[in-house]
Amino acid sequence: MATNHLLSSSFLGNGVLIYPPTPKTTKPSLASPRRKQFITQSLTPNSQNPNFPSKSALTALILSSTLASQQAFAADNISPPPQPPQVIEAQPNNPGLPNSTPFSQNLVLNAPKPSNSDLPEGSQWRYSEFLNAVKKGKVERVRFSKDGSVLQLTAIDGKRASVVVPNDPDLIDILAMNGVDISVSEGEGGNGLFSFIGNLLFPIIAFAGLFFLFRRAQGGPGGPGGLGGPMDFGRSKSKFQEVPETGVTFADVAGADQAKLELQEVVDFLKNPDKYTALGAKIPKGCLLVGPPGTGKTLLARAVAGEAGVPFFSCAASEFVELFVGVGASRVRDLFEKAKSKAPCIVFIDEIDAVGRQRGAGMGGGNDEREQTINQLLTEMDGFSGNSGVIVLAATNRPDVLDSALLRPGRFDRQVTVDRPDVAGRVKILQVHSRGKALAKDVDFEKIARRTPGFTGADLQNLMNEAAILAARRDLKEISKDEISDALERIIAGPEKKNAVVSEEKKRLVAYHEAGHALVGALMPEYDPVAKISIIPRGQAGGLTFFAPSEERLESGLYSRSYLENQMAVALGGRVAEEVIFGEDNVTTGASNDFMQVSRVARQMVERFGFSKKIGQLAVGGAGGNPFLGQQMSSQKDYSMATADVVDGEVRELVEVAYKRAKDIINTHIDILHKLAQLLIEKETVDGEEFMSLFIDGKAELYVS
Ligand SMILES: Nc1ncnc2c1ncn2[C@@H]1O[C@H](COP(=O)(O)OP(=O)(O)OP(=O)(O)O)[C@@H](O)[C@H]1O
Ligand SMILES: [Zn+2]
Repeated sequence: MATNHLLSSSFLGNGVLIYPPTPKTTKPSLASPRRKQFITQSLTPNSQNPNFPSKSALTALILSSTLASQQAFAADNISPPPQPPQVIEAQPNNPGLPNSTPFSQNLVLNAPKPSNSDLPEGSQWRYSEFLNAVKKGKVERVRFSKDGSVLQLTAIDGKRASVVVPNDPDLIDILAMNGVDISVSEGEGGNGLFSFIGNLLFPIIAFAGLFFLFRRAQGGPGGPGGLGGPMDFGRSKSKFQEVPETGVTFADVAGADQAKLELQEVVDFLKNPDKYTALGAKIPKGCLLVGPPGTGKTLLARAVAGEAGVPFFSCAASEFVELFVGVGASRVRDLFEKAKSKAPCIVFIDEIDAVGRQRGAGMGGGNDEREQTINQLLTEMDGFSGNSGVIVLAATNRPDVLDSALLRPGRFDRQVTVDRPDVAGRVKILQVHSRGKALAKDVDFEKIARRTPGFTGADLQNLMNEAAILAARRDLKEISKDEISDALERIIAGPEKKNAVVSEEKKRLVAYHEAGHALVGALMPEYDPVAKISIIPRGQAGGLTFFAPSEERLESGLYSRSYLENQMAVALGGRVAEEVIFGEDNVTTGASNDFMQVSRVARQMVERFGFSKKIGQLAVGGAGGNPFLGQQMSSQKDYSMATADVVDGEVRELVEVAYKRAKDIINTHIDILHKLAQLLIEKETVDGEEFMSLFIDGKAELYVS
């Protein structure tokens, strides 16, 4: 009976919790990616491989991305969460498309935008063609090579090309006149470049400056944000946007209640500055919005302006910094000049870390241009008298790298954290982004929210959009739960390869393998519920089993010893099922990735989490580095050979115990394994509920709640 094992494991697990290493500066919740659907998957092997077992020559089964476990241990990993794929691929089995043209839709979707026919063809333009295009206003940006001999251009239709540049003293002039954005390829030295551009440029900067003043004095449309003619420097040089009324309110920002509460104060001040100044209260000047990309920082800033009914000036800090020393500072000056004339108002600076990094930290003594820009920003903020009515909101996801001068009182002395939404927040965001979309009655936001831990507002918006696209492709009038579900899986695991040819034999193998993972998972106490099992190949995987980790587990980031033991057994379930059904001689190499996961977990338990009695509460070996970023576990061992032997022994033991538990469960509930595998072969996907109903029909006891 499996019961003994199950009981003993939860006994062992009592009170044992893992504390992930605390990240030095950033909050773990901000730093660690939370896209933690736990997926087990099977890999399609290279069938050319002669070493492949012939019996099941087409199959390799791999549990390749136990993301949940990876993240659990990798709280100090600050790499950004994977971006949901943006590319829309053809669904080859779109009922609306004839089978014979499976790729036609792909071609249409990926076809380049219609190009500007009067631009030269090809990726190499002649200099004269290039000048022509510039003069017609068709070139948006150019980037010079370091020595200035070649440039890469981006045309307004997004087309790119390169141009060999002769020694033309008028070039920069012409570019500047036509509002082309100029930059220079990054690289160390840059001396050659600098003298090149420097020589050409100095007179022009002076000219541009004068020109500006002239336009200002005339009150012409060339001012920042205005739309001028081809001679309009303001438009290209002062890269900020001015929106008189954003029309966004806090109601448009779903969730983020704490952030809204804190920002309400800013709104109040903008509405009634006198109330505050009469009491001698210090008015906030700057407020930093801190949070991962896509969590709605920009949206919140717009909402503050909208709520207060004041104009909104915005720019990305990276746009301040250009090639020429002094340009950034003058852009900052421009921005604030304009803002002050429209006060009260909000100035929003996105990605402030682009200019606001600790100064003097760059190579070769820092970056003059950035320093000047940031100094100018500080000067502007210091220069506000208490009630000038300009409030600066800045966004960053790296508060830790910011120059401390920015954070001093009277500058960005307030921080508002904008974190990834929790379940309730996600439900609200889904509601916001389904406005104006036709939804079927079966769509349950609560359920979707449960399946999307770690998703930001932007991710959820993308999800709803992908679902709408799927519904359109399927010629539906409404988006149903199936489209949302498919869009979600597509975002997490890549698109399904529904038309991949899979032999019956392979299908059977994958079905039993995945059923093994699912069955062991379902019968482990305290393990995540199975959300879905699929044997449709997807990405690299031949099949997938999705588990839905609980919100609490994701929030706390704490994993108990028994959870990890269960996880190892679940990962081994695939191979065990193969073994039990097809015999030990016929198991495939497909579980190799499952094994990698298992050994990682086991090794971590022994080396880092103090879960081994023989090693004790020590961290041994490989303490540094992140084993989940592709590096091998513990590159440097800082312990003796004797300890290494003990570690290896302990690791092996953990794995053996997990293997036995998996085998016990599968042997005891083999009837369910058969049923599930049968169902998978028939339907290819089985959802959690349907899977659970197998238990009710059968005699198996269910140990999960
Ligand atoms: N809480 C939310 N409610 C509704 N929509 C949201 C929310 N958070 C994000 N979004 C959606 O995601 C989109 C992107 O958000 P936004 O640009 O404000 O994020 P951000 O935090 O500023 O990201 P970045 O740092 O990448 O600029 C918004 O246009 C909005 O539609
Ligand atoms: Zn597997």
